[in-house]
Amino acid sequence: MRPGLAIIQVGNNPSSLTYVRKKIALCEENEVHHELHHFPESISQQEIVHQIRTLNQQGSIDGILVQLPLPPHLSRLEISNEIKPSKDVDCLHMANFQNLLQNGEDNDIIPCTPAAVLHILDSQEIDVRNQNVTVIGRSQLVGFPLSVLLLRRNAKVTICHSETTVQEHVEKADIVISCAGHKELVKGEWIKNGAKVIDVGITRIPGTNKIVGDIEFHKALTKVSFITPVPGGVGPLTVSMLFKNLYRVWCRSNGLQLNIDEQDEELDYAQNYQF
Ligand SMILES: Nc1nc(=O)c2c([nH]1)NC[C@@H]1CN(c3ccc(C(=O)N[C@@H](CCC(=O)O)C(=O)O)cc3)C=[N+]21
Repeated sequence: MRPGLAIIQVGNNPSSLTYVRKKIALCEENEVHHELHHFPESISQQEIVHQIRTLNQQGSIDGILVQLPLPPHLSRLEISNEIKPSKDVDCLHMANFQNLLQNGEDNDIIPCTPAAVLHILDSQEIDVRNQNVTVIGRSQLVGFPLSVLLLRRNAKVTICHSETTVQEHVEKADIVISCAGHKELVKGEWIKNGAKVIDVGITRIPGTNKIVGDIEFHKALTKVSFITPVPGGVGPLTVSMLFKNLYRVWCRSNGLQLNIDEQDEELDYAQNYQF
């Protein structure tokens, strides 16, 4: 039995179209069974819930992903909590999220973007212990869970958001992780010499195919000892992590022992990333 992924997409948000296309391309490359349920913006809450309940019951589907953001008339919270927790590859269901807070990295599922950031820290052998780590953004999918996971690694975490100043917290940071999605929010000159920077933000330049990060990349380059670019940094790795999560839930639902080596292999062939 192949792993199966269902993607639910609502409306035609241009970024979502790109990301969903990438996920489907990877499913095809890796012979993962996939279904895209693409609904018009006007779909009702009830219809989405009905679709999720059908997928919850479907044996060929191991993972269910609701592409965010959803249009404002839909309740993300209610929709997330309809996903059967064992099929929730994004860790959106409240029960999974609670477990994540309790279990940290030992949890069954770590949301894809925080997992991508931790993977970068590990692969670069960046130890966050007792380091000043400034996280910009507190979203449920990225900034908030990431901050908790870093705290559990004994970092000194500062979380910035729309109501805080950013500059002073960047200036004192040994590690900056920006997940705001605001073009060049972080000025290169704010960054401490030798700091390490992970840029999670993605902003599309209107009328072009270009995307940029939260960090003033070229100015930051003169200061940092490590930085991830946009494009070609955290983004592609996020998609790899989705496949890692899918592999985990598939193993679990088939009663297979999770083999970490195999899992890493899975990750490598899912996506090769380079900085
Ligand atoms: N339920 C849910 N789960 C998600 O994991 C999720 C989501 N909703 N909503 C949106 C964010 C964003 N996200 C990205 C996926 C791929 C790239 C990616 O491949 N980026 C490429 C280029 C993309 C491009 O060219 O536009 C890069 O940065 O090099 C980026 C970002 C997943 N997200």
